[in-house]
Amino acid sequence: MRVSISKSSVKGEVFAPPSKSYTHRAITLAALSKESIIHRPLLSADTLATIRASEMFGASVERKEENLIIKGFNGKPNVPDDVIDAANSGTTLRLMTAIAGLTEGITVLTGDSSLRTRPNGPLLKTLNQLGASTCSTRGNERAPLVVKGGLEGKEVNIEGSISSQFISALLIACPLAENSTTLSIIGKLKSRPYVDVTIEMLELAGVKIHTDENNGTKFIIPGKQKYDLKEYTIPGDFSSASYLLAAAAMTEGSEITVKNLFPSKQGDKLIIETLKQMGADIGWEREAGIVTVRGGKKLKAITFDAGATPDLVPTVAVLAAVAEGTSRIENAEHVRYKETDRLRALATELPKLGVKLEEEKDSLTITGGELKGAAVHGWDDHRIVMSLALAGMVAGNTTIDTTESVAISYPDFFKDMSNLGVKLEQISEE
Ligand SMILES: O=C(O)C1=C[C@@H](OP(=O)(O)O)[C@@H](O)[C@H](O)C1
Ligand SMILES: C=C(OP(=O)(O)O)C(=O)O
Repeated sequence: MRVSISKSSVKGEVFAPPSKSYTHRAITLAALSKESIIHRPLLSADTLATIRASEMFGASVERKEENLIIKGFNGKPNVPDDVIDAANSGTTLRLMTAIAGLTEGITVLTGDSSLRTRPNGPLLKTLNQLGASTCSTRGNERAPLVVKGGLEGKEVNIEGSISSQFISALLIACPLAENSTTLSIIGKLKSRPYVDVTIEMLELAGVKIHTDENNGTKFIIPGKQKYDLKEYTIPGDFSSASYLLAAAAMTEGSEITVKNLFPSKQGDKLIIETLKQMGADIGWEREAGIVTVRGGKKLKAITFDAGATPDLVPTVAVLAAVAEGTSRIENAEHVRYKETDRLRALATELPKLGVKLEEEKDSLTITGGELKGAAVHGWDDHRIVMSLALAGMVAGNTTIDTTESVAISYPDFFKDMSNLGVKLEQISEE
């Protein structure tokens, strides 16, 4: 779907959508429990993939008003009677691959053409060392993946520099193994806050993980544990909110209030600090969960370390494109292993809008300036589409294709933007 965007500002109040990461984990942990209720989940294409996968392992998931009532398989996943399709969702694929290691049979997992390009090597290797038997049908560590159950606890290492989802997946599956597991991270762990979100949710589900005191890169996971999530309310999503906050900060005359943004383990709350550092007029009432932004301040360039917060990179790249001076987004190689190679996508699309940008293996250097309208490609990637929409609000006269991809994490994105006053129009189905 192609959308056109004219020069716009944003005004009004908006409720941040529920967190994708917390929703994936809540559904998965509920599926591993007996019976749970999840309040206000994110229902998006990615989290629906997690619901479907949980059902294939034997959970039943009922939607009731704004809740999910999940009857889980109590730690014993069935052998799925069909292939698990994780669609576009890396989180679903990685979490469910580890859970497949707990079945008494064979599971096949796949996904769409994007997901089938994403790496899984470290996860497959560690699952093999733990007693499961895994392979990629094409022998390239990409989905389709085949997993034969047999996970036992042991002392193992895992490479941490490609994706934290491998670690989250093992932290969720290993408590159900017969013996205890010691999981040590080798290499520099990227996206660490997502591991902290996993551990927080595990604790809420009554599962114990011991982390070494020094640098938190060794986990001792006792075996034979039980999951009991009971009840959980999903908090707001700072990654999704980043587009709303940035939209206001970048545009003169904007003034918005974003609700449902309470302090949380989500690393992407860093967007508030980042905007402050760039000179935006932004305030966070933590206890009320309210962030207010007033546009009109000239933004300043920034050096942004993307190590812990890869999903903010498209938002920060667009902020840098309108800021005064030259910004650098560093430590970002893992941003290439997402739905698309997002460094490549940004380095291809932003120059079409007049942005001066240099791409290196793990960084982008962006010099801010005037934006001009153009027809840009959304790469079928929700975060590329949403960040280009912000650039379009400044450039005007911009069209973006593959906008339907916002359904992955923020299905109401264009509706919310339109309600806030952004001038946009769907111009074609393609
Ligand atoms: O565990 C999670 O919920 C996520 C972890 C991050 O991925 P990586 O750990 O692969 O960087 C992030 O990019 C993704 O959107 C969600
Ligand atoms: C990378 C993302 O998600 P996932 O890894 O679950 O596909 C994302 O939402 O930007």
